[in-house]
Amino acid sequence: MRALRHLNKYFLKYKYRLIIGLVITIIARVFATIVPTLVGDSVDVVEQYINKDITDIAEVKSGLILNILLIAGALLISALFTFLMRQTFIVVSRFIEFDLKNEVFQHYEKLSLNFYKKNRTGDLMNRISEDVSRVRMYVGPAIMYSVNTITLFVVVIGYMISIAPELTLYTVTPLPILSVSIYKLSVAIHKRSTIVQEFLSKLTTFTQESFSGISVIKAYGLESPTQKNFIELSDKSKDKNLDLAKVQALFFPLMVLLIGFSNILVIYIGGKQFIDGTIQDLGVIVEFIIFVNMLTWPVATVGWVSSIVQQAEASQVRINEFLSQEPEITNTVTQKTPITGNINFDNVSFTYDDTNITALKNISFEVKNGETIGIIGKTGSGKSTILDLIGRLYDVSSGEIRIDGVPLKDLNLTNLRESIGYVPQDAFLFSDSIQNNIKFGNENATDDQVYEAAKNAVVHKNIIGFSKGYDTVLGERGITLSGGQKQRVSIARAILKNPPVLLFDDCLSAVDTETEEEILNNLHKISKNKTTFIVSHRVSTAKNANKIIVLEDGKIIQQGSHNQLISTKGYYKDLYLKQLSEKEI
Ligand SMILES: Nc1ncnc2c1ncn2[C@@H]1O[C@H](COP(=O)(O)OP(=O)(O)OP(=O)(O)O)[C@@H](O)[C@H]1O
Repeated sequence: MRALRHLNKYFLKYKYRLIIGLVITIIARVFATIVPTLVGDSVDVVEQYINKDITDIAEVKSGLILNILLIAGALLISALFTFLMRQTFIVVSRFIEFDLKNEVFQHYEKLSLNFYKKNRTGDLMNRISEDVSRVRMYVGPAIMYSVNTITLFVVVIGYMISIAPELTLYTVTPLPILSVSIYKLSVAIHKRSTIVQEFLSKLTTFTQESFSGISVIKAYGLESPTQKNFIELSDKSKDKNLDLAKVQALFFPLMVLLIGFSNILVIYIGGKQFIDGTIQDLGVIVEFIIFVNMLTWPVATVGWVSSIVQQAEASQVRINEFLSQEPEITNTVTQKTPITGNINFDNVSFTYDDTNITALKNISFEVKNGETIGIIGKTGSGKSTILDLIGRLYDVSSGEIRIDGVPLKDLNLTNLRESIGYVPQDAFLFSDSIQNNIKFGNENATDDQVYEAAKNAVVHKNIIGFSKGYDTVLGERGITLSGGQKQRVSIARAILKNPPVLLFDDCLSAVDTETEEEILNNLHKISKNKTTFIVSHRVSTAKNANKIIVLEDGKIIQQGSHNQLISTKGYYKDLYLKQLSEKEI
């Protein structure tokens, strides 16, 4: 139960609702327990008439009618309060579920990229959905049924003992057996349903991948083998479902059997006690039969609740495991630190924790505000890593990066990231309209500003060519943009943000050279007072930069302007000549 202590803060937050729930439950149960007593009374009245203790039939009738009215009233009140009981406890559990999901999501967002590399997306999603749902079962139904059971036990057993102590003992003896059996059954059901869930998610992943990669499947004519794999997987899934159905099918028969056994005990022992005179009224036996049936479900829930608590505990352990992880990159500066954009790399080296690859080795360079720097180099030479370090997606292993003379760690992290417009290598667009995708970095932008940014990214004409224009929805629900269109929408997003620092990570690779030229000219105009980084494999993209650095294996092997570099022997000149001849061909 230690892990579940994490939820105490939420119980405290909703304490008033929970206390009200408690009172409501007690009222609901007290009214429910009046009913058997009234039924017992009614039987006694009839018994007295049969035994000629009462001779006036009108008296019997009025007694019975009064009892019927009281029973109806008690049932109505009990039903109303049972409804309110669910409304309080279950509603609180939904609130806590909502709060916990938010807490986990917010924490995920704070965690560094390394965390996302170490953990699978499926696992992250499971903890925020499945695990939180299991925890909700503890804060909602488990607590509600426990309060219900305890109240009912105290009221009912107390009353039963007061009228027939020996009969009570015999009646309740089978109940713990019911409780333990239901517990064992719940554990077995849980085990099997976990396996069913696993197979279900395997099946979902397989189906999702097959549909995402349907063009590859069709192109390679792999429909039949894919179908065979699907049938195998769904066959296994069906077997696991049947296993589960078998144990689930035992639940109600087991309950009915044990209730039946308790009823027989009441009739047998109660009957004997009535014959030998220990019990005076037949009504007591009737009352006890109703009480036993009333107690059955709460007793069964003891077993069920224990297994819910166990599952919630296991889930909360998994949730706490992530919640206890500290973000590697944190904001330690509270005051605002606006940025102009003079960036200085001073002997920076960086090694990725997970792969142990040293991506950057003793990198030093400087870019002033208003300047553009081009970064050229072979694949894997460390170009993207430089951009990631500027946005503090990772912290340097040694050396220092300074912006406006201030070390990155001494800058307010929010201000730093607000000051950067980043266009990644693989443009990522959300399943939303093109308009909203562009506005992602600047939600308050006007339509005209959005169009202006799209024009500068040379994608406006493409967008208005779609029948729904800027309202065109992208992704699974909508159209798929070409690689070059995606890159340009992503560039428009960064331009609209209008930050002092722009980072373009090889984001013109899917754009033809003419359009590239046009975009670069536009960028040149809008980045007059910005610091711009342009990473590329193409000389044409970087050639107009004020300064170009050439990376190889994490080291700067050349730097200078385009003109300086093409007049010096080396990688850049070779690349330039090669790409020039390709263009001529
Ligand atoms: N997230 C990461 N985790 C671990 N290693 C990484 C990660 N990203 C890059 N690397 C490694 O660091 C090195 C530099 O990668 P980087 O992405 O900076 O190169 P690049 O020059 O941008 O390459 P490309 O032109 O192909 O994009 C590579 O060897 C790469 O395998």
